[in-house]
Amino acid sequence: MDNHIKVPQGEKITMQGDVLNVPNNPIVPFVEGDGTGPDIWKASVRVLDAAVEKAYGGQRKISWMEVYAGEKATQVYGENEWLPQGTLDAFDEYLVGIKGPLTTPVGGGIRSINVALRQELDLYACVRPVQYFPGVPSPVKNPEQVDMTIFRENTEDIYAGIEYMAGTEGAQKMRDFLVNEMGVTKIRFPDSSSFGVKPVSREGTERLVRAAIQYALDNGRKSVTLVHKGNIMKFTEGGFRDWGYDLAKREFGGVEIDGGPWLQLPGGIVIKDVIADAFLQQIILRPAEYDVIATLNLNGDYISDALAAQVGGIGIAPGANINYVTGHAIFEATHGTAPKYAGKDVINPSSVILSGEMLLRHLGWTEAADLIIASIGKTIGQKVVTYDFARLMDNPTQVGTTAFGDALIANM
Ligand SMILES: NC(=O)C1=CN([C@@H]2O[C@H](COP(=O)(O)OP(=O)(O)OC[C@H]3O[C@@H](n4cnc5c(N)ncnc54)[C@H](OP(=O)(O)O)[C@@H]3O)[C@@H](O)[C@H]2O)C=CC1
Ligand SMILES: O=C(O)CCC(=O)C(=O)O
Ligand SMILES: [Mg+2]
Repeated sequence: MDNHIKVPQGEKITMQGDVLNVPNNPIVPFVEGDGTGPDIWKASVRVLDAAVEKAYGGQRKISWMEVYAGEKATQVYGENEWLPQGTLDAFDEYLVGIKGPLTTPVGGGIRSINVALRQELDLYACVRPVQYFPGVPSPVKNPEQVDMTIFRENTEDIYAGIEYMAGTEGAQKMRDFLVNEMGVTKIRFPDSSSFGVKPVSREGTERLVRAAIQYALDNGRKSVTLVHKGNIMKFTEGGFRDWGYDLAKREFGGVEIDGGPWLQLPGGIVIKDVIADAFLQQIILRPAEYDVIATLNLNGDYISDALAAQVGGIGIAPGANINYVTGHAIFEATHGTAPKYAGKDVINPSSVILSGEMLLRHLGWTEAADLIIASIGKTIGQKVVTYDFARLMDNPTQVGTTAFGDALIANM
């Protein structure tokens, strides 16, 4: 940590064995985020604090500690300081944190700070529950049938960032290695190709699939579906499928149904798999058949936004990045910075509020978390919504970010 970070009164959350030890006034680091991040955080923190106050009457309170990443870090720490070591140290030391979205340029420029945080802290499971709140406008006929939790592998795949731009020395070396040493003949335009590497490991797959199955067991879910493109990428995405099934047999007692490959665990949970493109049409046509989803990093990114759209969009799509072994967790919305709405106090804060709800539940503060869920349901039921829902509803009361937060607090 460093002297840019002001540590508030409070205590650290710690991990004892595999159990989180949560004091009544835990210090929780937060990153406000770029673009609409500050608008959203301002509303969200009030809602989270109000829920805790209402649930525990002052016995419990989060001590929020601001840490910096993205554009604000460059203002506080200086040019090119996008992800200061002090921020990484704070998330490491205080275990559980929350962040707003951070900008990543397309093409050149810095690599994703969001991805870097996940990799640096080894937050291997990106957990994104997708649930429907009655009254939310949806493009599908039966959005209430969508009730899935995505477990997206968060540290491997093409997100490792190993890629070489066409024409550079790196790309030429890759080309020469592949053509001359590996005997590859199928690169269509070798001299003008960029190259990327997609590492997918058995260990990385196993810890992600283990977390997904454990979640299914702990939450009384019906199935875990491994989503992959293993027909084409046989050893990476196909490996993910095979290693996932192996783990389900070895560690969870899965037995083959009708000769496999689908498995049934003692207690009834079904482990199945589906190829990613087919999955993307089936979640629209037959969403009720899918429950917990375990998938690779890039598939999980696409699936997160696609599934969010079915229940109202990424304005209401929370998430968490978790390492279940060390206890480290950073909660964050599925959406990005939505920069065109920055500073306008119009954006929907629900994704970050529901990410905070997940954080509270993770701490074991279920009463406060339940208040938030009930209040979002009630407020949407009253048709008090931000622009993203209002434009698809009949006779809504459209409110801004701050006023939506006020309505949530009033409805607790
Ligand atoms: N984890 C992270 O921090 C992430 C960061 N990013 C980064 O964010 C930046 C912008 O990315 P972009 O592709 O535009 O994606 P965004 O998710 O930022 O926004 C795309 C569109 O989604 C809708 N949307 C997003 N957030 C909300 C919200 N809270 N309430 C209502 N609607 C919302 C808006 O739709 P409409 O225009 O219809 O109103 C918006 O224009 C990029 O730099 C990207 O790298 C992206 C994803 C995740
Ligand atoms: O880091 C980014 O800019 C994008 C991340 C993203 O899309 C996601 O986490 O879903
Ligand atoms: Mg994404």
